[in-house]
Amino acid sequence: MNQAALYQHANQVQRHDAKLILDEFASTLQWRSDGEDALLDVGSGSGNVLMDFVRPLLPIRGELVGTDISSQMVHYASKHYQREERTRFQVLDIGCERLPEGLSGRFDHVTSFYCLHWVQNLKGALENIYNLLKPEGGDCLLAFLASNPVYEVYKILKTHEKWSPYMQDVERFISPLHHSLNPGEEFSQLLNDVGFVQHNVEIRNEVFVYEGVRTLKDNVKAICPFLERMPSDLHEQFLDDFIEIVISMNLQQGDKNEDQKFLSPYKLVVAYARKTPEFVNNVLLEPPHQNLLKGIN
Ligand SMILES: C[S@@+](CC[C@H](N)C(=O)[O-])C[C@H]1O[C@@H](n2cnc3c(N)ncnc32)[C@H](O)[C@@H]1O
Ligand SMILES: CC(C)=CCC/C(C)=C/CC/C(C)=C/C(=O)O
Repeated sequence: MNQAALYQHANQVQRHDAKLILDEFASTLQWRSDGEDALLDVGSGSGNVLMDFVRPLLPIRGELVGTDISSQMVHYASKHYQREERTRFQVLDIGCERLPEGLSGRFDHVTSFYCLHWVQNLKGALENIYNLLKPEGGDCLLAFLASNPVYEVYKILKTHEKWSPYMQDVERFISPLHHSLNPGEEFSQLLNDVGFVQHNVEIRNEVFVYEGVRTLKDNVKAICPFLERMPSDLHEQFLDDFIEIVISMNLQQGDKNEDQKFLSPYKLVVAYARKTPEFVNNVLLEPPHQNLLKGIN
């Protein structure tokens, strides 16, 4: 995803969900008593979710690091928010083999909104999130797509002779939980596997209504990884075919020339987890105490 300017202005559903979740979890996050919290956000994109909804929660002396795999997104956010104190943006692939030295074990909180469904190696990403948190403990708030109709549209478009050459690797861009029969259980297990003993995972069934075909097309343009692979004079035809498939899936309401709406029913993973301080792990996770640390009270 590299269309930073387009994404900054076409991310309604992402902003809606992030604001709701942060309002809900603001008091659950374990803020430090000295107000010197360090927070890293994974997959910050163009930055307006981080700056509009996460930043206001951080204490005045807190430090904020926005990260993204896309250098275009990082460049855009760094420029756009260059005047913000104690805030910086840097490139980070959360699925990387080894965290950059300067980030490992540095953060009290890790957040991530609408990013992890782009990461096939979810376990590796969660291991990195665990290791970004300080040894003395911290917490993470993660929200991403388990499933979304956009993935079914992609799979149909890939069968079209015209689009197939640009979409051979379509599975790479489908949420790793899209086909899961129990995404909540699957993700909970991954959190356990990487060391988060205390965690809460919800799968929320949501529906977002796109008002008008242009709104939907702009949202697709902002996130679709295949458009940048094809000549720009094919983009509108791709989007028209996208819309035709959406209509064939009965996800359209209203007439073509009037108040046309498009419904997007999706499953959102909302997960909160706490990293137990290493000294506690060393003591309490050894026999006979190992069952003491289960779940969040
Ligand atoms: C839909 S945007 C979400 C941006 C922002 N968090 C928001 O809620 O608006 C997803 C972002 O995740 C980034 N991303 C995708 N894969 C990533 C990875 N492996 N590591 C870090 N960022 C990644 C993309 O470049 C993109 O900027
Ligand atoms: C009706 C329909 C198919 C709507 C899907 C529209 C859309 C652009 C979904 C985006 C899903 C996604 C991958 C979001 C993101 O990563 O921010």
